[in-house]
Amino acid sequence: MENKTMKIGVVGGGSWGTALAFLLAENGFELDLWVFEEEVRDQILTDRENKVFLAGATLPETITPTCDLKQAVSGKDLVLVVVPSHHMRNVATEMAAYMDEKTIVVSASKGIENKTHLTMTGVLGECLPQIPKGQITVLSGPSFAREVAAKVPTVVAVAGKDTEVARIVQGVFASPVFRVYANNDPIGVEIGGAMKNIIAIAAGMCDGLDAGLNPRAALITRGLTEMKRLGLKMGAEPLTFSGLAGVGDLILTCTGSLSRNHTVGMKIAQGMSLDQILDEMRMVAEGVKTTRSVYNLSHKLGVELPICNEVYHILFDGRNPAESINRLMTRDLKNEMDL
Ligand SMILES: NC(=O)c1ccc[n+]([C@@H]2O[C@H](COP(=O)([O-])OP(=O)(O)OC[C@H]3O[C@@H](n4cnc5c(N)ncnc54)[C@H](O)[C@@H]3O)[C@@H](O)[C@H]2O)c1
Ligand SMILES: O=P(O)(O)OC[C@H](O)CO
Repeated sequence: MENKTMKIGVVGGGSWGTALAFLLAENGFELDLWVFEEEVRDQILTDRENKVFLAGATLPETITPTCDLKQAVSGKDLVLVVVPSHHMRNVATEMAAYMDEKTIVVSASKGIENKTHLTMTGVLGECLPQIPKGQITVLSGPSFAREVAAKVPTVVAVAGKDTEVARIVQGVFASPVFRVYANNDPIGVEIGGAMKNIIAIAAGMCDGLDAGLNPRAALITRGLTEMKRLGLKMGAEPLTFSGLAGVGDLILTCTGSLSRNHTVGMKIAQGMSLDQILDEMRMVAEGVKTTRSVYNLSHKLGVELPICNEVYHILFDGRNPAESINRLMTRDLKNEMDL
C-alpha cells in the first residue's frame, strides 16, 4: 500500500494525540482526530488550534476534528489511540463496534490499568478481539508533545510482535524530525513507558525538596533497576530498558521541566496535597494511577520495588518525602547487580 493513501484515525485530542496528528499531517496523511470535548473540536474547526491541550501549534486542514468515534475509526488502515490510560477501556470498547480485522492499531498511551494490571496493548487486545494481536503496536520514547509540535528532533521506538507491522508503523510516523526505531518487545516498551512516570514523580519530589543532584541521579539509576526488575518478571527483554522507551524516557521525564509527572512530585514535596494538585490539572499525570497498579502488581508478583513503594506511601498514605529518602538510604546493604 502506498503510505500516503492510508486512511488514518487518531483517537484522543489531548496534547500528545494532537502533536502526533500534526506530525502525521506534516508527513502527508489526511486524518480524522477524535476529541472528547466539543469545545476542542470547535476550536480546531474555527481556529485550527487546540488551545486547551496544545496551544501554539497550527493544525492543517488535513486534520478533521470530530467527536464521532465511528467516523474516526471505521474503515481505517491505521488507528492511533492516545487517551489517558484510565479511559482506554471505555473508549476501546466503544471503538470495537466500528472496527474490522484489517486495521493496524498503535497505542501511544503510557500506563497500567488499576483493576487488571494490563498494559495498554493488553487492554486494546481484550476490547478489540477482532484485531489480530500482531496488529496491535505501541509507540513510546522520550517525547514531550510540545517539542514534537515545534518540530524539535525526537527519537522513539515502535514495538510490535509482528515485525512487518512494526515496520509499517515505523514508516508512517518517521520523518526528518521524528526518527523511529522498530522494536519487537512491546511489553518491555510499555513497562518502561509506564514506570518511568513513577520514578519521575520521585525525582520531582527530590527536586521539590532541593535534596541535591546526587540523590536525583541515584533515583534515576535505581529506578531503572526497578523498571527492569518488574519488566523481566513480565517477560520483557532486558535490552529494551537500555533503549529509548527505557532509560531514554526515564532521563527525559526525570529531568525535563515540561514533565507533568515531575511537576506533581515537586508540588507534593512543596506541601500541596495530591487532591489539590489533581484538581488544578486538566492534563493527565499517568504516574499517579500507575503507582497504584505497580504497587499492587509488585506485591502480587513478589518483586521488590523500594522507590515505587515509597512513592505509593507518599501519594496515598501521606508519608513525608524526606522520611522516604531516609528509608531508602538506610535499607539493608545490597549487591548492585542483584535483579
Ligand atoms: N503529553 C505528552 O507529552 C505525552 C507524550 C508521550 C505520551 N503521552 C501519553 O499520552 C496519553 C494521553 O495524554 P495526553 O498528554 O495526550 O493528554 P492530556 O493530558 O494533554 O489531556 C487529557 C486528555 O484526556 C481526555 N479525556 C478527558 N476525559 C476523557 C474521557 N472521559 N474519555 C476519553 N478521553 C478523555 C481529554 O480529552 C484529553 O485528550 C497519556 O497516556 C500520556 O502519558 C503524553
Ligand atoms: O509530561 P509527562 O510526565 O506525562 O511525560 C510526557 C512523556 O511521557 C515524555 O516522554
